[in-house]
Amino acid sequence: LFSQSPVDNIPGPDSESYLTGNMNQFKQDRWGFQEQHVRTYGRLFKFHGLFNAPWLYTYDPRAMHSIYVKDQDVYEENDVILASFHTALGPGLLATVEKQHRRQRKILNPVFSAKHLRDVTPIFNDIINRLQVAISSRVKTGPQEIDVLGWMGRTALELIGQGGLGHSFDPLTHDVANEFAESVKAYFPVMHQLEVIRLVLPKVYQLGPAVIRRKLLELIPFGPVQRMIKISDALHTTSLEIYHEKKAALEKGDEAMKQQVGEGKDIMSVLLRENMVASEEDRLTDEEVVAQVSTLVLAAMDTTSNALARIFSLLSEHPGVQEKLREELVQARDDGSGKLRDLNYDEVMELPYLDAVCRESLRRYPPVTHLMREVTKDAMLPLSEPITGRDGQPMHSIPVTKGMRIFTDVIASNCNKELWGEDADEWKPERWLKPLPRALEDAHIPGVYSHLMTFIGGARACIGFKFSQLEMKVVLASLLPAFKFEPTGKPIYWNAAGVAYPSASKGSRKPELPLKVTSLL
Ligand code: HEM
Repeated sequence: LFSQSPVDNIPGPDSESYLTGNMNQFKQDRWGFQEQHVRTYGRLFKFHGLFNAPWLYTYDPRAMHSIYVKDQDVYEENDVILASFHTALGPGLLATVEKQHRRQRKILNPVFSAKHLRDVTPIFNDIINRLQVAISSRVKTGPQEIDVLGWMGRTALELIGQGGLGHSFDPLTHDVANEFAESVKAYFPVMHQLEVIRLVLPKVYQLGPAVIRRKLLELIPFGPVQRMIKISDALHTTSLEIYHEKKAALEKGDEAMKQQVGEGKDIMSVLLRENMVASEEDRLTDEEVVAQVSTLVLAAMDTTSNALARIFSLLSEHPGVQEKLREELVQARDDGSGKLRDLNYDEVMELPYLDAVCRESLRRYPPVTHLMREVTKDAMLPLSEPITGRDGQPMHSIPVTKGMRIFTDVIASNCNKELWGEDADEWKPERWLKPLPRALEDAHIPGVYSHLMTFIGGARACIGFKFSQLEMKVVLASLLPAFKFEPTGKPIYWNAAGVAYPSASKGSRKPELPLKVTSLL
């Protein structure tokens, strides 16, 4: 086969349409797309986007290292996504790039360290103990079907609320209407409905000050745009309230801080304190701090709640693993008199089987299954090993051109049989209790966590990856000794979306995970 350009020489499926390339399958059948093409083409291939634009798909370790770590300035977050986050949330971590983003990470990274997570652990224990009481009251008269995802959503909001922001959104013990929580939940689905209209956002940004941009958006007679304005207003109002509340307490001193939810140990209070003593050039503006409030909640909620739902679903399908984990937890929490006590940060983080179950679930079923970056300037993308071009010759590196999109497949990397072994597709917590394969160690996967791409790596890696593990472990440590989780017999379907979520059937868009829950206490 004769190729006209080096980009044409990259192997991959033929286009299915002049207008939409291979987009239809990519959007409507993400799992099928992945299986079919990864199996056929392997570590890197090209497919066709809108108007047949060449897009790349990869899980090659060296290519990923170049994209996320070494040449991060060449592979940036797409400007439509950045502009969407900026419009709705303000200039927080999800909306900024380059110098501004680096400055924000410099002050925020230490705030998420183990030192602060130690302080947050008792807050987490209190919340989950309330959750346990709430579930207990529903199953005390016998086993019940419970929507575990619904509870994990409420819990994740409260954990990031109290642990992240020093603010309680949901007592968990009874139902309360909460506009902020509703807005957070609606954010991604409504953003999805704005898919086409969003394309003009980066242009809207060039149209002058925020007031004018806002007026322009208000004039658009399209339901989802108006809903997004409402959502964004609700997020902003609460973020501002939380910010002022924390700042006022901080200015009044230690006693006032102690009266706050979380006693000033939450991430936001620590950030405000650090920001006050930071040098002028490092300091975040008020607008930047306020933007982090909604940014953190949005980034923390769906990811953690769906990750937890997946773990409960897996434990219900593997009763042996559930029992073994329960034994480890009951033993660790035994206070000597047969009662269960809370574990501190180091105790809960060091339990080997709990750690293995969490790692294995995040490996095999990463909540964020794909990531996308856009090429900012023409470059060569290096590979771990050459692939064969359409002309039959080896390609040692891949030419990328400005504007090209590159998708990273997190599952294909986390389940790469060449690195993890033939059983890579199986969910086996035990694999973490013995040394990992040599090939994996040698591959240098650029992930911040355990050779996994689940939280990616580099300057835009998930800032909350330790926070989220603590959340998961505390939830499991509290709930498993108290309840048994079993399948209901009804099917559960996991939908591919920004964050994969369970529903009762393939067609249903309603996120839910019904499980049969039995009290053990
Ligand atoms: C299992 C749970 C989680 C998963 C799988 C996850 C995954 C990710 C991934 C893949 C990214 C990169 C997105 C991109 O660049 O396109 C990311 C970014 C981010 N995550 Fe997480 N996350 C989780 C929990 C959390 C939690 C609990 C928090 C906050 C406490 C958090 C805060 C953030 C923030 C702020 C970013 C943006 C970082 C930046 O651009 O500098 N995440 N997360």
